[in-house]
Amino acid sequence: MPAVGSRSSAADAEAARISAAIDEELRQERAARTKRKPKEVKVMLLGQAESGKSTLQKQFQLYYASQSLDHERPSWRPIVYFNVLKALRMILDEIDVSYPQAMHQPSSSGSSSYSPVSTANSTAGVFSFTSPQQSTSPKKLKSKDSQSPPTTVNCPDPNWFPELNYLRSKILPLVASEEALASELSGGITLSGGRTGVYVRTGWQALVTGSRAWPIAGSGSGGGIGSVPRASAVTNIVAKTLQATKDEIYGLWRHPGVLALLRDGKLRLEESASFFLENIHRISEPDYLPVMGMHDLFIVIEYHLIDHNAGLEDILHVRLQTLGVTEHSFDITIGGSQLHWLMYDVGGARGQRHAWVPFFEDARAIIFLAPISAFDQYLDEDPRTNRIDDSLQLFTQIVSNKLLSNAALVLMLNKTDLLKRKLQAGIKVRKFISSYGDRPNNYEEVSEYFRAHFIQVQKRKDVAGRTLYVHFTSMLDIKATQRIIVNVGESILRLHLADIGLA
Ligand SMILES: Nc1nc2c(ncn2[C@@H]2O[C@H](COP(=O)(O)OP(=O)(O)OP(=O)(O)O)[C@@H](O)[C@H]2O)c(=O)[nH]1
Ligand SMILES: [Mg+2]
Repeated sequence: MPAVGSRSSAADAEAARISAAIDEELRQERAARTKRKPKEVKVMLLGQAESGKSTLQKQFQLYYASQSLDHERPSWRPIVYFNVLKALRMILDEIDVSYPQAMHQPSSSGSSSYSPVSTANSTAGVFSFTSPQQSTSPKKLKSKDSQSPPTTVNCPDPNWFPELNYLRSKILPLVASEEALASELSGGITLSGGRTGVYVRTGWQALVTGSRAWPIAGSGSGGGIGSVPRASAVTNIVAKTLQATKDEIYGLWRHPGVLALLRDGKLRLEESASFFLENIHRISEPDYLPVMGMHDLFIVIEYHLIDHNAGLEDILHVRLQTLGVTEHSFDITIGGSQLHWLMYDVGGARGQRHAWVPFFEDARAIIFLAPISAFDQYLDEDPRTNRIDDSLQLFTQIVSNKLLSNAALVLMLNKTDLLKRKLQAGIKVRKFISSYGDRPNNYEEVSEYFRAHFIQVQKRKDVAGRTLYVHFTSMLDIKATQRIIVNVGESILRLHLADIGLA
């Protein structure tokens, strides 16, 4: 049928024209990208969940783009609240389980004196790793290992129950807002099978401070904020409830019954929980804004860091799980050349790792973070796997990955502060890693032992025989981390400039 045939050839011609136009557009885009490319330095932050990737990203942002971090401060406020609510919920949940008696008591006004008491988590476990089952049924540390008070969870003081019941009834309404806050912060995203939590994607700051209900006070502890962003109604309600219950929150956190749960390892809070609860009076101020700054250490309850100073780095302590891959960029000038630094911060949990691969080919450098304090911890996503074992396996996969063979390798053995505190608290590495044997249980020996294992993995498995740059880090120490960032950043940039023939 000729009529159809001519319509068809006209349509074909039109399709060919559109196709050619798209091809041309793609060609131009590719050409533009290739032209831009020498100026781009792509760096990936890799490592297991909670290894400190996002914390390192914040440190880079603090160094290269501190103004942007300053502008983001209001958006961190509900996240800090969320960290507080999550910790409180975990405490109340554990009280329900461990002190059921507290539920059946008339509540008292809880007038206990909350003195700092040492706590310790003791788990038995195993570079030959022992069974994690042992770690989920914690045992008390021997008395020489712990400065614990005489009362333990096994023989709770009956006076605790009316106090705990009172504190619980006061704090429950606040904890009830956790889900609403979580849902708002994560834009309604929930991961099936995951813990209750908040996940961050690129652009989350806009989600949190979008044009919503009321302005955050821009004065007082805030200062230095360019615009006054808005917070949500949920954030507002949580702020007011926090203000009204701050004394009870502090009372619960320092209650001897709660400290006993921590010491006995029944209650395992996230690492930053103690920091936020200890600072609850400052955080619940009406004009509170999260801050970045220096701090002095004040108290250590076992290996939980407690900090009383008022100008503190809340943003660095926040725990906010990364979902997928988030991109951060800074412009950096080095040796007269202006470079565009693109940093990819990834979600480190096992379910998130598949999302890393598409970014591998272009990566100029990998910064791999391994938290060496985690020798006595297991993965949330697989409670049978020791965290150091997972880090080593993951590092093996990264150094042997052919797609990454052109990337420079930087290894950060992180959380050395926490490692020191755990060792000082008497937690024995050989209980969890049997191959540690009878080596001395001090920081110098333990950190060197882990460093040697990671270096050995790289020597054996590296596809490209690269130089491995290794640093011991404590990401919460701004001064020390900033020095390392300059060092690492400049090394990566110089390698890049040398590669593209500009150095
Ligand atoms: N004590 C201590 N805490 C740290 C250190 N580095 C990070 N943290 C804390 O560890 C927690 C987890 O850090 P993140 O940076 O969120 O971990 P991540 O690797 O980005 O985790 P995912 O996004 O889940 O992959 C946060 O509460 C940080 O404040 C460190 O060197 N020492
Ligand atoms: Mg992260």
